[in-house]
Amino acid sequence: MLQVKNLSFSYNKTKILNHINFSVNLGENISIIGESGSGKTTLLKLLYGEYDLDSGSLFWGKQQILGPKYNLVIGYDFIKYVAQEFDLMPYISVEENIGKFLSNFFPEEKQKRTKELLEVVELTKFAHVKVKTLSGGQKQRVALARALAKEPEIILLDEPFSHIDNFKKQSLRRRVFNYLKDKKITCIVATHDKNDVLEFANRIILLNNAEIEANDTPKYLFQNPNTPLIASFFDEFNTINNEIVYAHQLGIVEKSNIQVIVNKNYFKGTYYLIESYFENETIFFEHFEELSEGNTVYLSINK
Ligand SMILES: Nc1ncnc2c1ncn2[C@@H]1O[C@H](COP(=O)(O)OP(=O)(O)OP(=O)(O)O)[C@@H](O)[C@H]1O
Repeated sequence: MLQVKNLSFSYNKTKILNHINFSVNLGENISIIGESGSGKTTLLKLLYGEYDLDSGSLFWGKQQILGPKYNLVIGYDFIKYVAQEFDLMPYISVEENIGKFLSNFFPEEKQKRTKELLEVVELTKFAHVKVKTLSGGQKQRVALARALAKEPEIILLDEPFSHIDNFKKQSLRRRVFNYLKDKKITCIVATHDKNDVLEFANRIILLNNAEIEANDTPKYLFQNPNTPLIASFFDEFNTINNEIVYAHQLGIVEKSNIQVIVNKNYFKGTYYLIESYFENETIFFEHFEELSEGNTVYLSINK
């Protein structure tokens, strides 16, 4: 189990994380979310042992995770960190980058493992290509495979699919997260993308103002968005009479006390997102077809 106890950290004098407490069970997938600058990357780096804490402690089981003040070499064998900058070796091939930290004493084992990882990140075709010629998304996949090569106990992923195109993202995400789950590798993911979270995370930790604003399952937080920040992570939402209402929770009815004027239609594939005016506010709702601008319609809340 990973235990984060009363962790506080500042860069210079600016407090980034203040009295953070949470724990992660073996094999769990945890999403760290929060606005840009809320401290997600900093938290991952602290978990990796890259910086010294101002106060508090970090434990993986009985092993304390300590920063550079206590360790000559940063990091531990059981934990891998895939940063937003990938830090690969550009002049050797994809296969060589992945196999770099695998023992040459067992060449067959090494070859098998490299092949398996190339499949996980869908890069088999690129095995012999030099990394410097790869695109950003391909490099990101090499970095992922390399971090998994020696099968860590915990993997820390910073925006792991941010450079991957939409054509590949879904299948790659499924492959990687299912692989981690099968191998019972504990996984902590800093992300802005709800698709990394909804289907895969056991829990979400939301950082705001240096503290944890929420720590619960994706399903619970999606269904009970107590703050605008939580709601905005999942979907388009409105605040109606101090209540958070997702756009998909509003439907057109014959008559109600929510009378709106249609302003704009946004095509979303399976539905239209309609922007409308309600008194002095903007209200978004979903509808199966386009509505004429300037029309008056009535909405009801279906929760
Ligand atoms: N090395 C550093 N020295 C000083 N301040 C830093 C350093 N790294 C980050 N910060 C600051 O700490 C805060 C948190 O940064 P961090 O990168 O952890 O946020 P984040 O939530 O990961 O953001 P993003 O979603 O944009 O990646 C930011 O205000 C940032 O400017």
